[in-house]
Amino acid sequence: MNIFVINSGSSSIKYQLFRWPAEQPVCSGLVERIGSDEATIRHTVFEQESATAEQRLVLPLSDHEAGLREVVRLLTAQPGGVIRDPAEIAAVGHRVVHGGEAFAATTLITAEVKAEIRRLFALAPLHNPANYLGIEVAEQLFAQARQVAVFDTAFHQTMPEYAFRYALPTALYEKQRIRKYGFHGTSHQYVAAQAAAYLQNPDARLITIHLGNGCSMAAVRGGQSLDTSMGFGPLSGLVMGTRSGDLDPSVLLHLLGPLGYSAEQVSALLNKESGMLGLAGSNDMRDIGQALAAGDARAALAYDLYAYRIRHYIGAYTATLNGLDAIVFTAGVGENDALVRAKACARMEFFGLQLDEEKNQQRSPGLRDLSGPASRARILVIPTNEELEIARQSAELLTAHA
Ligand SMILES: Nc1ncnc2c1ncn2[C@@H]1O[C@H](COP(=O)(O)OP(=O)(O)O)[C@@H](O)[C@H]1O
Ligand SMILES: CC(=O)OP(=O)(O)O
Ligand SMILES: [Mg+2]
Repeated sequence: MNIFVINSGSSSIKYQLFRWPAEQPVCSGLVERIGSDEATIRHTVFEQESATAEQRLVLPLSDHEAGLREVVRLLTAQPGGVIRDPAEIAAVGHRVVHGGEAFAATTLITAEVKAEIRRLFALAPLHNPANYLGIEVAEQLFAQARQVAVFDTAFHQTMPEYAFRYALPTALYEKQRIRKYGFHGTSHQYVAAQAAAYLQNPDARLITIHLGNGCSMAAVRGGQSLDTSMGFGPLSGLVMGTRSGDLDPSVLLHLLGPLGYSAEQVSALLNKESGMLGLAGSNDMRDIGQALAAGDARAALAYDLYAYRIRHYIGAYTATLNGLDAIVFTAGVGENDALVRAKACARMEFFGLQLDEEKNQQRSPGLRDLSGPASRARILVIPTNEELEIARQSAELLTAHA
């Protein structure tokens, strides 16, 4: 059977097609700059897991529907297509960022599920509307397929109440559901399972560190999330590409009051203009690495601040876990940026971490163990694969409902 995975974002769509049960990736792609006359599609077809053919298209795409229609055209093109008919797709797995408290697990998409995802727009205004749009379009384009939602928040529903509640009046939780939810759950779950298997310890005490555009950390034990650094929305915790991470709420009050910012301006500031972009002028870690190498003081501060925040949460979550068996770096920055890893692990002997700098500099695919001889806890790099995890959870659900 074929499982198609869609990660529909505000201006981009990532997708991947798998053959099941072989878990074989058939093709993947990225549609960017949706809404512009010069949108791009990068479509890669795999043969035996090594990329064989990559196509790049530049074309006008007015909206997500136009983008996904073009993707279906690429999937079914003759010759060169990977399927003949959209009806060959048995299931479409959707990344949905916010599942609130309603969804602690992967779910078949029904009218009620869609209504709940719509209700959650207010809690994840940047993500859920785009995810929803992807579902609506996929329902039309893959009408025969089962549509499945895999929620970023679901994995973190195991957090204890003292970890997920804010010290606000109880009514704000009970009536408005204001609490910590946590995100990137699919990625934390995927790499935590790989780490536990590597350590041959299902009960391993793990800190998973997802450093992509959005960044978050989780404390995981026995495959369950005990705490995570993102909160009510995907803004708190670590410094990110364009998001500030932890911030004293008084700053917001000062912006909204004496400085005269509107709510929209504050939202744009925190979501799009802060983080590494605000500190050092770029949200791409590769640019900041180059600036640092050229002696840029802003880039140096940005790197230190980014790493310091990671160290802060390693300390916090070692306390949460009452010990530490491994930390796991993952996602674009975590998998590729040796300097971030080195700074995050420096002077952490107290926590049992000692990085082997030579191993840290080496590049190879798959799981890497960067621990030095004196490290009591393992330091791992594990490439994340949210799409594969979404496909797995979709397949499991379909089997259960067969
Ligand atoms: N070789 C590299 N060195 C440092 N950073 C990298 C490298 N490759 C990618 N990145 C960073 O990874 C980030 C994107 O990570 P990714 O996990 O793809 O994010 P997302 O899924 O949120 O779009 C970007 O900030 C990019 O700079
Ligand atoms: C929830 C979140 O922050 O997702 P992303 O990193 O894809 O923006
Ligand atoms: Mg990501």
